[in-house]
Parts: sequence; structure tokens; C-alpha cells
Amino acid sequence: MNILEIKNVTKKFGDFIAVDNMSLTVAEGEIFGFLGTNGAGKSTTINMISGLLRANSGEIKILGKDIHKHSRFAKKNIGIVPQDIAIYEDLTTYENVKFFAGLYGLRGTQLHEQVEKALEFVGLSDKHKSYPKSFSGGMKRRLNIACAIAHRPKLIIMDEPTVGIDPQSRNYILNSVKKLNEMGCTIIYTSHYMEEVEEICSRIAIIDHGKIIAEGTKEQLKAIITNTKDVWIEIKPMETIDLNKIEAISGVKAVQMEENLMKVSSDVSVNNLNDIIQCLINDKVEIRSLKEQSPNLETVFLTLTGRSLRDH
Ligand SMILES: Nc1ncnc2c1ncn2[C@@H]1O[C@H](COP(=O)(O)OP(=O)(O)OP(=O)(O)O)[C@@H](O)[C@H]1O
Repeated sequence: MNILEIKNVTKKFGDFIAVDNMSLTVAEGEIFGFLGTNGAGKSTTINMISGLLRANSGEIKILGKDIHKHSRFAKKNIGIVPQDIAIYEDLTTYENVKFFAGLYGLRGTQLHEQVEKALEFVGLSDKHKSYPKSFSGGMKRRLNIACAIAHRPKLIIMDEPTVGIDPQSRNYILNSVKKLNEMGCTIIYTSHYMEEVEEICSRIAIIDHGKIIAEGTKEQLKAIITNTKDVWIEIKPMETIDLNKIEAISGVKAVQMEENLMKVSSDVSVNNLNDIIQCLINDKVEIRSLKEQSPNLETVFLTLTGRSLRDH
């Protein structure tokens, strides 16, 4: 069964179209990745799913039921981990989770037990009585997750939960996502870190300017670009390169510069390495090293949008 169906949804802010006629389905049991640059429309989409924002047109269903006609049902079945940490610093860890779980109608022993379980799940049981003021960014994130899962929703939506946290908390969160999924939850995981999405997601939608421009398993997405090969060329720092000249070489699809590393994506059927090297030599650019790279989601994104996820 589909846990989420988005059909022809559009959201405008004034004249600006943040989400553009988007359609998408997520099946129960998936870890679904939402990959896009800042401003692509991910948070707007999530805010519409959670009922925080209303779409200008289109339809959103949770477990087959329209989210506005069945708003209580939808809220009960969704847990949102927002991008901006939403916790009360003057409430204790326990009180925070209790507050959010209480919003879903949990009371008494059941409320207490589920709050305890959620805290245990995120590894904050021993911080029960502490105030989150003193917490690290990673601990606040974990508390935020506990607040979103205590009412045991079937669909958990995480909006960039690993931004700005230490690597240890990041691993903790990624493992939590996998564990929640094994426990039967469906997860929508939003990120602009393609390594994370590649690691944990069963299916991925690449979103750009409010539109889904590609969707599928990572293998299916990579298949889009099997006709592309990448070469990384390291040059002497501070040297300038005329990228237009490289772009003009036969077979070259995209050129990207990151400090003194140049990435040239070319049509796999064209052998243009000599031309690229010759072009650099002609411009008296000193080459330090050169390597080929197999395709990943970053390459897919770059090929589809002409831009890098990392630029944002
Ligand atoms: N309330 C608003 N009023 C006007 N424009 C908005 C509003 N909310 C979002 N936008 C614009 O809509 C676009 C999509 O924003 P959104 O926050 O959904 O992107 P995102 O993919 O989640 O990126 P980020 O990772 O930065 O949150 C952006 O250009 C943003 O500036």
C-alpha cells in the first residue's frame, strides 16, 4: 500500500512557484530519499504533507486518505523531524517528548511508556531530567527525533536531520533511521548530502526548482548516466583555467572547478583525454594528478541540473 501519494501539487508564494505540479508516491516500508539543493522545494513539500502549508492545487493522501479531509488521521500517522530544531529549552528532556506526544492524544501510562521508549531509542534515557539548553547540536537533534516518534507514527519525515552536527551524532541518526525502518516505519529522508541518501535510501527523488527531475533506486538513477565518465584533474594551486575552452572539447558534457581540482564529465564513447591535456598544456597549466571516477548520485545530479549539490 502507498503510505503517501502526492498528486499534481503546486505551491506558490506570490508569483514564485516553490513546488511545481509535483506527483510522487511512497510505498509502506521504504526509506525514501528527497535529494535537492537548498531552495529546491523540499521543506515546502514536507510542510504541505504535515498540513502546515496548504497547496494551491493538487492532492496529498496518507494511507489513501486526503490529509485535509482526514487531518487527525494524517497527523496521527506522520512524525516530522523539522529542519530547525523545535524543542523547548525551558522544559526537561522528558517534558519535551511528553508535550509533543501528548498533542497526539496519548495519556497516562501509555504516554509515559512511549515517551520512555522514544528517549531510550535516541539514547537520551539518562538525560531524562536535563534541560536541552546544555545539549550539543547532535543531542538536540536526537531529542527532536524522540519528539517526532513517541506517538509511533507510520511515516516519519526527516528534514535534513544531520546538518551542522558532529560525525558521531550523524552516524547515530543514520543508524536510527535504519532501525526505525526495520521496526516497520516508512521514512522520508531529506538531504543535500548525497552520500547519506546513497547509503540509506531504497528509492530517491531528485528535486530541482520545485520539480522531481528523476526518481528511482540509486542503480536506476546511476543508469541515467552510464554514458558519462568523469576525470578529475588536479592542477597547481592558484592557476587559472579557461573552462570555456575545456567545455568546447568534443565529448565534454560538463566542467566543474573545486579549488585546484577540475572535474570533466564526458561522453563515455568519446576519447578526449589527449585533447583535454593538450588544452591545459597549451595554456601552460601545470597538471599535478589525474584520476577517473565511477558515477555516483552527485554525478547524476550534475548531469541532470548542470549544477553541483555541493555548491549550495
Ligand atoms: N514562506 C515563504 N515565502 C516566500 N518564499 C518561500 C517561502 N518558503 C519558501 N520559499 C521559497 O521557496 C523555495 C523553496 O524553499 P524550500 O525551503 O522548500 O527549499 P528546500 O529544498 O527545503 O531548501 P532548504 O534546504 O534551504 O530548506 C525557496 O526559493 C524559498 O526561498
